[in-house]
Amino acid sequence: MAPSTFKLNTGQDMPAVGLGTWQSSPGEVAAAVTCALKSGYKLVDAAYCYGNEDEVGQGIKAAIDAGYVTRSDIFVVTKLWNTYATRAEVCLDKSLKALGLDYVDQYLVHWAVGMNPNGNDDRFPKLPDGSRDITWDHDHTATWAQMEDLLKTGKTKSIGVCNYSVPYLEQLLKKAKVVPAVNQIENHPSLPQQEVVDFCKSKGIHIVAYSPLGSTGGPLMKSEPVLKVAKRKAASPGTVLLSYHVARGATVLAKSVTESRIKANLEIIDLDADDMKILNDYSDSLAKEGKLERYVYPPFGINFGFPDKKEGRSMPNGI
Ligand SMILES: NC(=O)C1=CN([C@@H]2O[C@H](COP(=O)(O)OP(=O)(O)OC[C@H]3O[C@@H](n4cnc5c(N)ncnc54)[C@H](OP(=O)(O)O)[C@@H]3O)[C@@H](O)[C@H]2O)C=CC1
Ligand SMILES: O=C[C@H](O)[C@@H](O)[C@@H](O)[C@H](O)C(=O)O
Repeated sequence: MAPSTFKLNTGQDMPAVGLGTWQSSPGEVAAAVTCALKSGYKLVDAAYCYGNEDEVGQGIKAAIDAGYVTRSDIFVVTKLWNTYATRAEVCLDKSLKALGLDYVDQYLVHWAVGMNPNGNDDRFPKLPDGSRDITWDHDHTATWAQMEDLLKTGKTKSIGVCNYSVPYLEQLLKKAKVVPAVNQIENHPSLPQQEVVDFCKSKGIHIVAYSPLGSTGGPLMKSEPVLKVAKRKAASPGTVLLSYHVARGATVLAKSVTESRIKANLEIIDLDADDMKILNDYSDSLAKEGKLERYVYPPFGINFGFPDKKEGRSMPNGI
């Protein structure tokens, strides 16, 4: 049977499935979070940059007040945003205040980039030409040292990263005192990122897969091989796409603000070797044809070291 949790290098049990909250609108997200926790979700993924942590917190509070869950039952994740890359505790404090919590279960570096802390916007400062106001001499390993210090405050139970490629992870691990608990990355059959997945496994870093349905509108639910596996299993394409990660030993985050979908996304089935072969063959053919699909790649203009995205400016780290 598919596992419902995975053990992290911190000893924590991280749920196999979580609710995403990116692009979940104010007015919808609190109800979505409460519905998820009522339905059996134990993991909620938030971020400072999503601008909706206050409503996420209201949704959590409503679920606790209603007796659906207790605080210690659930695993709350949020993320350090780039404009706070040199002020990690300031950002965490803001998130905790918005969420109405005194600790999170996991705090992640959202992207390995710094953005101008004194620019023209708190989250997305821009230059006059419209490009992002990046701190080009930022050292992402210095941010990690700040993350390590946060563990001593008790405000987060574990720390990790998002969107880290193998070369970035290698740099971080050279200096790290604490190995990240997770690397949260875009992951699905159209972007298996096997090199990062394998590297993380070898270092004891758990993979958390985001945009499993292909992000906005869930385009991967129409993909031919996914439909084929869905038919074999008499399951929905969404269930196949989410179960793929659990079969790979990863946690998966799916976003929805629709009650029926929130509930449906909790269903994880066992995919067998033949099912996985159909999906893996598909990934291999996309890789061969240069047709891998990365749905989330914000316009930072930076080369983050992913083999499918070599364009962009190098940071001082030389990648
Ligand atoms: N660390 C990072 O940089 C990133 C982290 N993430 C995290 O991962 C989460 C998930 O990724 P995300 O990019 O949001 O995309 P998903 O792949 O989860 O897709 C979300 C989309 O699919 C729709 N949907 C969800 N479930 C179903 C279903 N069962 N049937 C049909 N449609 C469905 C949603 O619609 P609707 O809501 O209208 O129901 C929404 O349009 C994010 O919300 C965020 O928490 C995501 C991207 C980057
Ligand atoms: O977590 C989700 C994504 O990473 C999201 O935070 C970014 O894409 C952000 O909107 C941006 O434009 O940089």
